[in-house]
Amino acid sequence: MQPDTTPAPAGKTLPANEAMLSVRGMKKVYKTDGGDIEAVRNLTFDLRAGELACLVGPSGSGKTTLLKCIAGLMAPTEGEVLLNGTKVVGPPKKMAVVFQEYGRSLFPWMRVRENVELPLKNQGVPKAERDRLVDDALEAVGLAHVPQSYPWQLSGGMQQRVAIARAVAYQPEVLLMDEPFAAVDAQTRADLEDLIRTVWKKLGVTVLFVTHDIDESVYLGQRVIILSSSPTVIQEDLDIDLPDERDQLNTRALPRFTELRHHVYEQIQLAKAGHRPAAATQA
Ligand SMILES: Nc1ncnc2c1ncn2[C@@H]1O[C@H](COP(=O)(O)OP(=O)(O)OP(=O)(O)O)[C@@H](O)[C@H]1O
Repeated sequence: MQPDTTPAPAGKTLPANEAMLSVRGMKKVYKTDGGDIEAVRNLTFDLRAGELACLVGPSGSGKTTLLKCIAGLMAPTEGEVLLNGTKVVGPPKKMAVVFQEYGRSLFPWMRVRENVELPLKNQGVPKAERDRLVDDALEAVGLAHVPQSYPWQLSGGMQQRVAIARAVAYQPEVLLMDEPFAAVDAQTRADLEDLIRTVWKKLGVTVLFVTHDIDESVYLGQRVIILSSSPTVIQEDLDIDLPDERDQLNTRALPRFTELRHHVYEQIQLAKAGHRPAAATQA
């Protein structure tokens, strides 16, 4: 039999020396008592240093699975993740993750300041530098006035700001965010979206942001990577050609914003209906 030469459906790739983060041929199969579950079939894409990309896909399409493999919290079954050309085999030092469940990611017995400081302490960063990084991070997320509070004394949106401050203070090269705003109200969510764009610009960090929310993906991203339904491949890797300066009122009112959200919405609906890109149907 002839080998299958059909090109795998793939996201955008870069020459090796230009990629900050590379996902190559990633497949993940979970072994369960009920049999194998092929969560992710074949994912390939690169992120350039300083890029902000959003990842959307139907529920169960493997977004969290992908993020956990990128973060080195889980090994892919096939394929690999490279950070600056080095294979990820465990949680890399220069990567930070912000999860949806801020309530579980912050230590309730530690004050805001101590929560933000903890990863730096664990890394052995000297006290004076720790203090400076924590002050800067709390300032950047608008929490400089509550360093001595406990997380449970703060609103949900503020708690998520603490989690973001902790990631920021850590000075990661890559920031992974898994549905970070899913549990906050709409107004807070809009504020946090703007916060992420501000922090991203200020730090020049590479961001991969997973969200269910199509509008959010278009508003935030320079690029939106759309996943198919499971077993997952990349359905489309879309450039978001909106002006770099974004604000909640004007950007969302642009005709181009409406076109892009319409397009992503259509693709997600297709994915939910089981449509797969042509190359993937033969995979
Ligand atoms: N630990 C696990 N063991 C077995 N199957 C798993 C495990 N984690 C995830 N899965 C399965 O893998 C598939 C992808 O799950 P995953 O949570 O990565 O998707 P998702 O896109 O993040 O979902 P959602 O949008 O609903 O959060 C699903 O079919 C899920 O049931």
